[in-house]
This record gives sequence, C-alpha cells and structure tokens, in this order.
Amino acid sequence: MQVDQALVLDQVTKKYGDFTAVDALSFAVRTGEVFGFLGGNGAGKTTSLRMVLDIIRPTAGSISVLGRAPGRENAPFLGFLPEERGLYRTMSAIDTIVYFGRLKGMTAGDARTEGLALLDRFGLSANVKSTVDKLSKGMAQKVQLATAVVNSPRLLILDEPFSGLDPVNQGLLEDEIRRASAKGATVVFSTHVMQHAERLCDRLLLLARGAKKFEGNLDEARALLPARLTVTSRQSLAGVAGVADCTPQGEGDAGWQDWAITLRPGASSGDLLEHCSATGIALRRFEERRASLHDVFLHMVGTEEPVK
Ligand SMILES: Nc1ncnc2c1ncn2[C@@H]1O[C@H](COP(=O)(O)OP(=O)(O)OP(=O)(O)O)[C@@H](O)[C@H]1O
Repeated sequence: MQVDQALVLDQVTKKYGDFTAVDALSFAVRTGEVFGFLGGNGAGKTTSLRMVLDIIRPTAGSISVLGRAPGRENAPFLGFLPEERGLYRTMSAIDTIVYFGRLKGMTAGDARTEGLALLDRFGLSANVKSTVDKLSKGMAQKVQLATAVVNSPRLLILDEPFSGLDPVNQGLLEDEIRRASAKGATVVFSTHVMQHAERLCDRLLLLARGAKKFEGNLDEARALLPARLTVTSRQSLAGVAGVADCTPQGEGDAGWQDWAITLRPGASSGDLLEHCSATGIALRRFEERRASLHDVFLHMVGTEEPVK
C-alpha cells in the first residue's frame, strides 16, 4: 500500500525519569522526500529515530511508519544506519551485508548480488572478503551503509550518517542518498552539519531540547530571518519603510557609500528597490545576502544545547 506520508509522529514524548528528551513532537515526512532531522547535541534526534524503529517506546503519543505502528513487520521495508556503528568484527564485508539482507527477508542470493554491487560502488571491491576488523573506520562505515540500503528500503533512516567520513566519502554518501531518493525511497537523516541538509533536503525539521522549532522547506526556513542587503548609494536608507538597520561599510568613494542593511521581519527587498527608483535614490549596487541554513539554525536554536 502506498501512503502519502511515510512517517508521522503525533504528540510524541519520551521521558527518562523526570527528564523530557522528546517533548510532544509532531511532524510528518511525505512519501518520496528527503527529510533533514536537524538539531544540536542532545536535541533528541537519536531518541526520536529509535522510537520510529521500535528500539525504544514513547512515553506518550503515537507513531506511524509506512502506515503501520513501529515494529518488526516493517523490517523488510526499512533501512537504518544507527549513530553508534557496530558490526561483527570477524565477519567479512560481504557476509555482513548478506546477513542483514536476510534479516530483512531477502534471499541470500539477492543479498549477495546487491551487496557486491554496493561494495563496488563504494570503492570496496578489493575488500569483499576482508573481515570488518581489518577495515578502516570509514570503510566499515560504508559497509554499514550497505547493510542499510541492501534491501532497497522504502524508508531509509540515517542517524548522523556523515560523521566520521572524509570529504570524498561524504560526497559518496550524498550521492547514495540521492540515488535512493531517485529510486522512490523516502529518506530521513539526522545531522548537525547544516551544509549537507542544505544540499539534500526537500524539507527539514529543527529540533531543540526535544521540541520542534521549525518544519518546512529551505526557502521557508530562510524566510524566518530578516533579509540582509548590501547597497551602494549616495545617501543612507535609514528611515526608509522596511529598513531596520543601515550601517555604513568602509570609507566610501567620491560620495558613494556601501551600506549593510537589515530589513524588518516581513519586509521585502523588492519593495525597497521600488522605493529607491520611485524616489530617485541612485544605486550602484543592490544585493540581497541569502541567509544560510546555518544562520537560521543559530537564529532558531541558539548555539548551545544543554550538555548532560
Ligand atoms: N537512556 C537514556 N537515559 C537518560 N537520558 C537519556 C537517554 N538517552 C538519551 N538521553 C538524553 O536525552 C537527550 C537527547 O538525546 P539524543 O541522543 O536523542 O540527542 P541527539 O539529538 O541525538 O544528540 P547528538 O547529536 O549529541 O547525538 C540528551 O539530553 C540525552 O542525555
């Protein structure tokens, strides 16, 4: 059965004693999208994903995974890369992948064929028979990624998948996420590195101290921040409607001055440009500085999560 929403959390809370790790969290991941699950250390990302996978149970609220409650029946359709990586050290790379493929209901033959193709794609064709303890950390992580995608899951969940990978392998992982998505999978990945999310996500959720701060797409996230502009004009634009701040930059040149402008929330740079042309304010430069997801994150979440 195809469901419109691959994953739904409804008012999910997880408490450890008196401590609330996840606080009445609600969100939905649409079928086929790449969804970023973002938050700083201790925000509650791993706790949430573990509840989705039925490793731990919520204190309150409900979860729907591919239209069903979390549980073993979902295994054939799911792929999971846990934050704490762990494989049997004395098992070979290919046997490890076949083992996980079998757990998800694949035949040994199919798991082996797909496993060999994955090892080849991940640059590990010379390590097919190497035992995990003979692999570097990054290589072992790629084997673990292969165990997560071997069954071509409908829902692929990756907990901090980029940590521990060098830039080349981070790129390879981004490609793998795009590949899974192109094949129709829904992908949810957690990260505190905003650049990956910026490049990959259709939509994202910002989590802080267990609670949702934002859910939406990148443009919606950027719109949360007041627009910033760099303008070169002969006069200050302070006092013009929509301008919150107008600060001179540098020395100026023959009457022309650079200004760093911050608009009021909701004010648009287009309106400001129109005002300048309508009132005859001469401009040599008018550039909007696009907010990064990192800026949004700092604005919404602040820099610090409580360290426990
Ligand atoms: N078994 C547990 N018992 C008590 N507290 C826990 C337990 N597991 C997690 N926590 C607490 O719940 C909070 C959320 O932890 P979680 O691992 O979900 O965060 P995270 O967003 O994945 O962080 P990180 O990016 O650092 O991995 C933290 O404050 C953590 O200390």
